[in-house]
Amino acid sequence: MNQSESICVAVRIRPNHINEEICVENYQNSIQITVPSLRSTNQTIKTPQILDSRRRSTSRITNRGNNQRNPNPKRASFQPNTPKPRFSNGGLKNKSLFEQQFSGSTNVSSLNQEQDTLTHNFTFDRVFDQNSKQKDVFQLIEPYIVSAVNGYNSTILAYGQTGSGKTYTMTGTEPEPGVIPKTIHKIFELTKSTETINYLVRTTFIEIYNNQIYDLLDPNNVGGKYRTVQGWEKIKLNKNRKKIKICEDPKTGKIFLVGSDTFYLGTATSDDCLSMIQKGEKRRAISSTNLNQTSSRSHTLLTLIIESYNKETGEAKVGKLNLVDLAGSESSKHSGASGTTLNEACKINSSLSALADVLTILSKKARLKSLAIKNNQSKTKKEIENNQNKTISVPYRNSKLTRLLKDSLGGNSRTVMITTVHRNKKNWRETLNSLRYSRKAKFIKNRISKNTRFNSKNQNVKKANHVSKQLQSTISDLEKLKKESQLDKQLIKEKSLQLNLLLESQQEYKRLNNLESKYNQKFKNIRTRHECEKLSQMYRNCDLKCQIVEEKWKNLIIKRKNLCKKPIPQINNPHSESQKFQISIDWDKILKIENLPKQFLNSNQNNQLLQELHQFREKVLNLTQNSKKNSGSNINDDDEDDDDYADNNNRKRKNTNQNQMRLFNQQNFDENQNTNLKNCKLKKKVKYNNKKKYILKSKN
Ligand SMILES: Nc1ncnc2c1ncn2[C@@H]1O[C@H](COP(=O)(O)OP(=O)(O)OP(=O)(O)O)[C@@H](O)[C@H]1O
Repeated sequence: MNQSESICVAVRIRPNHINEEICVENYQNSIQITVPSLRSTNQTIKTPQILDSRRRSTSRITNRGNNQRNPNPKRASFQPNTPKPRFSNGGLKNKSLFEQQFSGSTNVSSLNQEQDTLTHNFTFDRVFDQNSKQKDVFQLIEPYIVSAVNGYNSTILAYGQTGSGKTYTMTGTEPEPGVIPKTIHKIFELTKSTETINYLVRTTFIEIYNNQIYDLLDPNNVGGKYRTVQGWEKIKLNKNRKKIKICEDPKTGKIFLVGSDTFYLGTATSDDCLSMIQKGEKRRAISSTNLNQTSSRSHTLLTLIIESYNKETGEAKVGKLNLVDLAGSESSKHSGASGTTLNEACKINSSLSALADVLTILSKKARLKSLAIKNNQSKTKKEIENNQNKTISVPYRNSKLTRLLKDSLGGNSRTVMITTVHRNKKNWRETLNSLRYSRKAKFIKNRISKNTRFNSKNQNVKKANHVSKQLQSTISDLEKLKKESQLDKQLIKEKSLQLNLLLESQQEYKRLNNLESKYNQKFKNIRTRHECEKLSQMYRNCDLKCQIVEEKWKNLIIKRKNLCKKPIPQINNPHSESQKFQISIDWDKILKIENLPKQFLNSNQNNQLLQELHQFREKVLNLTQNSKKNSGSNINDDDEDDDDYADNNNRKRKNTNQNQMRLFNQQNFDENQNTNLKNCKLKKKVKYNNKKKYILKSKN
């Protein structure tokens, strides 16, 4: 599946020489360049890269199409005009410079009236300041190397004016190795073949010198030209150098080289590979100019193709990593180039101009696409893309450099562009141009996809092997499981036994619970029975007491009757003094005896006894009712007890009834007796009074 990814643009600022006037400052990922105002200098911004006869300017590039003045419709041509300085700052005019720097805008310009200077601010993905180290740059590109190992195309491109540090960044020095040596080590580290994955790395190293491609890995290809400046050795140019052709696959549109040597790094170490590349670098055309003593006169392209093959899945991945060190743009006025060097500079600048055109068109396309998407939201992205491709064509074919970088710019590649710039004021034009093109590159969007394919021939066999391996592993797993299951079986048996025991014990527990409840019930019944027995005993006692009382009462009544039957003593009898006394005693006795039942009835003790009896009666009644209820829910074992208990209850009930009857009779009897007694008393009182009267009379 295709993914869209913007080109990552980083800027590296070269450390300046002492006494150099500085015009570049950086704030985090923003870079600020202060340039002289065009009004003050009365100059126009010219692109120093363009020194060829056509004098193309990058300030305005239009695709003229069928315009008569430009018969080549594919070529973007220069419209000569005087570039106007941009004073509009997009509504930021009144903002402070600080605010503008951190506004996140990449297109801010302002005019410093006092100093007659213009300040341009640019924001990039990363800005490495003058103190940055090689490892900092490598950190940024490391993920791109990893993706190349994983089957993606990646490109690391160093771009900038001459002497700004492109070669230093890409190749570096021995104490401070650059991107290339670090990448080689990293790739060797990542592509160590394992049991399942095999890696194969191959490399090509070419240079584009004077718009011709040469192989730098060919030992017979002696192309390096060392001028005799400051005692440098001069090596003769091999005029019969083997030229490499660029071809394009008409079907896929892919670019490939014909005639270049490809080196397979099968058993080679990373050091072997590096020494080979270093030898190739020595064959590169280098010259000395006023701006750089070791000025590269050619663009170099080191390609590392990493193939990986997974034995298990049959998946084959091919990742391509391009490490591009471009020759720097230069103004002949500053570089002092002449003769061959000037010719080289012309060729370098023309190829860089073609690259600039490609960048401009691609960024324009990207902007138009985003605009079209905004305006035609109903249309799909693909439709808009197709429409654009029909109208705007990218001028890749204008130079060999752009043809080689077709994939890296707007194609299938993850690309990092490292723009190197000077800080000094002397080079402000070149720096400004480099930053402007880099900003354009930021808009370009590449479509990235993984280069994978499956080996169709061996795929099935490999898959079968893979499946059989998987099956074997599952068999072994199953055997393990079997063993484990046997162990589990035993465990299950033991556990089932334990479970059974538990169930049994549970049942037993239930049974015991039931029994306990039964016994509790029984125990309750027994308690009530004991209480009943106690009560019955008390009743019996009460009965006895009552009987005694009754007996006493009867006796008393009999005594009283007997006494009442006695004849009244004769008062006239002379021997009767003593008898009188006796009679009076007897009368007292009679009265006492007569008062006894009354006392008995009035005594508190007897009242209490009667009350207690009454309470007992109620209690017994309640208990007998409860026991009846309980005995109704009792199980068969208690039947006999219940029968006894019922008998007892009946008996008690009888007793209570008897007692009640007795009490009732007694009350009636008492009432009768009371009335009788009262009558008797009255009679006796009358008799006694009569006797007293008689005695008193007789005394008198
Ligand atoms: N970041 C840096 N730190 C230290 N030295 C640097 C740095 N960048 C560049 N230099 C030095 O500046 C000089 C020029 O650098 P270099 O040759 O890399 O420039 P260039 O951009 O490749 O130039 P050209 O396009 O002409 O080849 C070298 O001597 C290099 O050591």
